[in-house]
Amino acid sequence: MDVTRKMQPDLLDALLAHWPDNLSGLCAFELGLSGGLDSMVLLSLLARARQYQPQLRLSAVHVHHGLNAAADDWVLHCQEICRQLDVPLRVARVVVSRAAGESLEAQARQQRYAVYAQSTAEVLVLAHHLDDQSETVLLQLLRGGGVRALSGIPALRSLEHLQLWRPLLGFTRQQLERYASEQGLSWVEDDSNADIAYRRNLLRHRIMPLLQQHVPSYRQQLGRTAWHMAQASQLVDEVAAADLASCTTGAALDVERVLSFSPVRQGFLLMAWLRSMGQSQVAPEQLQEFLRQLRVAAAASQPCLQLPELVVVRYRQLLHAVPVLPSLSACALQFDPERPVCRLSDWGGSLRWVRRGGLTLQSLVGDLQLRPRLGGEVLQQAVGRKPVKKLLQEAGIPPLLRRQWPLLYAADGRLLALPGVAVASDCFSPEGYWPEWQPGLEG
Ligand SMILES: Nc1ncnc2c1ncn2[C@@H]1O[C@H](COP(=O)(O)OP(=O)(O)OP(=O)(O)O)[C@@H](O)[C@H]1O
Repeated sequence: MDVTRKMQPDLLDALLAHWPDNLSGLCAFELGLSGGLDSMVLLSLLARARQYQPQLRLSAVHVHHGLNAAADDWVLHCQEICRQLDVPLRVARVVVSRAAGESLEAQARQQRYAVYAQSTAEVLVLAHHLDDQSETVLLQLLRGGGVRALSGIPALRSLEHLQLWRPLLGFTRQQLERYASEQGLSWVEDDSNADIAYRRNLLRHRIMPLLQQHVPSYRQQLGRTAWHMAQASQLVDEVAAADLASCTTGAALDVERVLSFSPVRQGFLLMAWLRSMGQSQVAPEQLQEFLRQLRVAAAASQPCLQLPELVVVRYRQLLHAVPVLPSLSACALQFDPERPVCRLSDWGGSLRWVRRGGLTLQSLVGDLQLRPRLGGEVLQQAVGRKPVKKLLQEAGIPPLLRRQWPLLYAADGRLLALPGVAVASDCFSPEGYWPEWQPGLEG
């Protein structure tokens, strides 16, 4: 008698029993269907789950990458099975081209997630399982990953407007195979999964079988490690977010406050700040060296952390993130009190209108312009006309940022304001609108 077969938990029962509370009330589910074993099993399970969850509206999406000679057959297979199960299927064709420094696999993955993000469903479901999880943890270990990377694949996370759910993470590939054979499912095989030039395939075909022989429960153990790391990672994130909030002044960080924390917390809070601006690829050594310089350098010196998209500099008692901008050109804008925030990516920042004393409505009529500094500009102040350069200096704007600070011009060409710093005194009203300039990249 095959005992293991008897011990196999019913996958459908388990799926229904572990339906996340966070998804209650959500009805529209779209499954990422590759046509392979894993997602075919999940398609079958979710299609059957409709019987017990009548509110469930299930659809599927197949991304045709055009990379495999059999890709058209995979589409046909997905279409046929979805037709049989009465599951609407959308097929999205993408063009994967090798971008500099990126593998075809990474490109395909990026394109796939872009297609997922266009889903009109509420929940996007993917069929990663415990073998994927244990491979991911091992791969990250071999890359020297930190707690976040070693957390592996999350069962639930958000992706734009969607919830991304992976309900099979607790099941091994073998369990899925057994279910597929019990249910008489058919699926396609991707022959690129056999290519051991990819490190994941090398682990899967050469290393994992050895582990299986000597530590048969390695999947569960690595899955536990992922869980422990996810806990630690969440704790780190919570502490870093609180530390960061206590150091933030406007768009900058108070250096003294940052340095009041232990070096470990300094590193995590700085990473949290950079991540909030979309900069997650920072070498730990580079970050540590920057922090060391901050700690030892005299207050007047200006240590800086140079990243591809931004530079972090200390100026006086603040840390500023200065976006690296190729070149600046004038940009037209309209004042609209209904849309008080205007994101200007070319300028590396956002313009925000705050009604707290500022420019009169008359001065804001018509096409306004943001222009880069050319040098020699002056702005009317109560004490007379003041050089823009001096106003920026007095406001404590670091030299690097001064060069790319926007100037706001009226429709008639008059200089109206240095957003966030000063407005023309002859256009000022206590009921007027203050233009706030928030430099920095968006996360
Ligand atoms: N071509 C595809 N179209 C739609 N969904 C897909 C496609 N390929 C993979 N998926 C979905 O993603 C899951 C994981 O697939 P796979 O393991 O090949 O991706 P991965 O690249 O390793 O994972 P990740 O998406 O996390 O990078 C599949 O089980 C399936 O749900």
